[in-house]
Amino acid sequence: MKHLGLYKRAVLDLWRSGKRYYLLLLIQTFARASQTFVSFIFMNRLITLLSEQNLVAVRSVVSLYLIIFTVLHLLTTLLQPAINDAKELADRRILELPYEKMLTMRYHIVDSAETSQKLERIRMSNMSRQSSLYLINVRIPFLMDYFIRVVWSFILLIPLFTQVRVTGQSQWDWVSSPWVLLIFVIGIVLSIYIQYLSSQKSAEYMSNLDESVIRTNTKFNYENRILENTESGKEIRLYQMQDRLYQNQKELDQSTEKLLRGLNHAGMNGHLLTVVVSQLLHFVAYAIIGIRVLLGMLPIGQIVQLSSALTQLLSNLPNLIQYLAMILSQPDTLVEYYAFIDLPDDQDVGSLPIEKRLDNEYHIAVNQLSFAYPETDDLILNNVSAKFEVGKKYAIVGENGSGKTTFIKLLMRLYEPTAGEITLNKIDAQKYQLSEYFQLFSVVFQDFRLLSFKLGQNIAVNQNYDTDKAMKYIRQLDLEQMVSQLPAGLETYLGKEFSNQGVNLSGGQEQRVALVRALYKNAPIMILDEPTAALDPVTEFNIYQQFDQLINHKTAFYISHRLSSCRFCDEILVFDKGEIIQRGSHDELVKIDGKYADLWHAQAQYYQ
Ligand SMILES: Nc1ncnc2c1ncn2[C@@H]1O[C@H](COP(=O)(O)OP(=O)(O)OP(=O)(O)O)[C@@H](O)[C@H]1O
Repeated sequence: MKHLGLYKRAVLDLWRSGKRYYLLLLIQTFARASQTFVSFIFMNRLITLLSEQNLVAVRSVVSLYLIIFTVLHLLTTLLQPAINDAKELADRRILELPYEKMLTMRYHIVDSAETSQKLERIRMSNMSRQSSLYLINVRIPFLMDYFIRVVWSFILLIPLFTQVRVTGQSQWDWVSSPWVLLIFVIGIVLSIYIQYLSSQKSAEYMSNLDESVIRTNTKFNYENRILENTESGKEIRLYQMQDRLYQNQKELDQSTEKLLRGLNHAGMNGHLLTVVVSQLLHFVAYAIIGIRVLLGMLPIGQIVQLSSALTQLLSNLPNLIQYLAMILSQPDTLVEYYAFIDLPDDQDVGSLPIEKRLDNEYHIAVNQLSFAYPETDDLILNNVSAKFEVGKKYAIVGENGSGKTTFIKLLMRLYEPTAGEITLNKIDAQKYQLSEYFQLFSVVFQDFRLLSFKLGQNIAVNQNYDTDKAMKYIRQLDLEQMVSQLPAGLETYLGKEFSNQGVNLSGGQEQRVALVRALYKNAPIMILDEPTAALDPVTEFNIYQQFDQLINHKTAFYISHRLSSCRFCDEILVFDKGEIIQRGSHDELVKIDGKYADLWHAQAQYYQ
C-alpha cells in the first residue's frame, strides 16, 4: 500500500504521545473483552462436566472461573481513572503537535498565508477527517476492542475445524466435510470483502463531504474567533457588524446541518448487504454446529462456545473492517499533515557555531542583497550593499514601504536573501547555526508583543528571571514607579487571562517594557524598529537617546519616521524603493540635495 509508511509514522507518533495511555488501554481492553470469552469457555466446560455428572470437577471449575473473572473485572474497573488521566494528556499532546511545529519552523514559512491555511486545515481535519491523527487516536480503543474480540472468536472457533469426525455411515456426514468448512470460510472472506468495499465507498463519500465541512467550519471558526475577541468588540459595535455576523453564523449553521445529514446518509450505504450476508453466515454456521452436536460429532458444551464465539465474530469483524476502511480511505489527511510537519525548522539551518566574543566584534555586511517575499516577484530589496562597523549607531529611514523592516528581518535571518548574501565576520551568515545567530540580536519591533504572563517573565522571556537585573533596566527606563504601584511588582500578570489581579499597561508603558526586554537580553546588536511610533516626537526622541546611552558601545540600528529621533546616529541610511540611496551623518546629508534633506525640511516645518 502506497501510504503504509505514513500510517506507520502516525501510529509511532501516537505511541510517543501517549505510551502510558495506550499500554493501560491495551491491558484494560484485553481484560474487558476476555471476560466475555472466558465465560464461553467455562460454560462449555461446565455443560460438558454436568452432562458427564462430574460434580467434583464442577466445583473447582466454578471456583477457577470466579477467580479469573474477578481479576479481569477488577483490572477493567481499577484502571479506568488512570486511563482517563493518561487519555487527557495524550489527547492534548496530539492536538499540540502542529502548534509545536509552528514554534520551531523557519520564520519565513510561518509568516506566509499558505502556512496559516495549512494549519487551519489540520485543525479542522482533526475533528472531521477519519485519518487525522486525532481521530485515529479516538478510534484506537474501538479498534483494540474489536481486534481482541475477533482474535478470541477465531481461537474459540478452532474446534469447528479440528474436531471433524466422519463416521462414513450417516447421511449427515457431509456436515463435517472439509468442503462445508471451506465454503463457510469463503463466506466469511466474502463478507469481509463486501464490508470493506461498502465501508470504503461510504468513507470516500464522507471524505468528499468533509472537504465542504472543513470549508464551512473554517469560516465558522474564523467568525467565532472574531466574536470572542474582545478587541474586535469596538469595531463590531462602531461599524454595526452584528447583523451581518449573526446572518453569516445562521447560514453556516444551515449549510453544516445539510452536510451532516449527507454524512449520516452515507453511513447507511452498503449496510443492508452486509447485514444480509452476515445473517446468512449465522444461519449456516448455527445449522452446522447444531447438526454436529445432535449427531454427537461435537460435545454438547461446545454449542455454547461455538455459537457465542460465532456471534461475536460476525458482529465484531464488520466493525473492525469498517473502522479500518474509514481510516485507510483518507490517506490525504496524513499526507497533508506530514507535509506540514516536515517543513524545515530553524535548527535544520546552518551548522557553524558562533564564536562567543566579549569584545562584541561581530561585523555584519550585506553584499548585493536582493529580496522578494515568497510567492511574489516584486523585489522589495534591490541589490543593497553595505558594511556596518562594530559599536556604531545606524539610523534607517525612508518612506512607508521602502523596505526598512524587510532589511532588518533579513539581517536577522528571519528570511533568507533571494540573491546576494549577508556576512558575519566575512562568512556567509547562512552557514551559522540559526539559533545561535538569533542570540546576536535584541530587537523591538513595531508590532512587538507582550504576553499574558508575569511582568518579570515577559522581560526575561523565561519562566525564571533575575529580579536585580530586571529592576536595573526598569529603573534605567523610568518604569520603577509604575512597577512599584503594581499589585505584585514583577510577579504581576499582564492582562486578565491568568489572574484577576492582572493589569493592563498603557501603550507607552508597554513600549518601555518591550525596551527593557531588549536590554535584558543584552545581545551584541540592538535594533529598534519604531516601537515608539505611538509616542509623541519629543518622548520618542528622549527614549531613543536614553536607550542609546544604556547600550553603550553596542552596534545599533534605529528605524524611525521622525528624522529628529535618529539625528544622533553615526550614520543614516536612506531607503527608497528597496535601495539605499543615501548614506552619511545627519550633518552631511542635510546639506546636500536629496531625499534626506527633503524629508528633514518637510518634517521640520511641522515642528517649528
Ligand atoms: N510578509 C510579507 N509578504 C509580502 N509582502 C510583504 C510582507 N511584509 C512586507 N511586505 C511588503 O514589502 C514592502 C516593504 O515593507 P516593509 O515593511 O519592509 O517597509 P517599511 O519601509 O518598513 O515600511 P513602514 O515604514 O511602513 O514600516 C511593502 O510593500 C510590503 O507590502
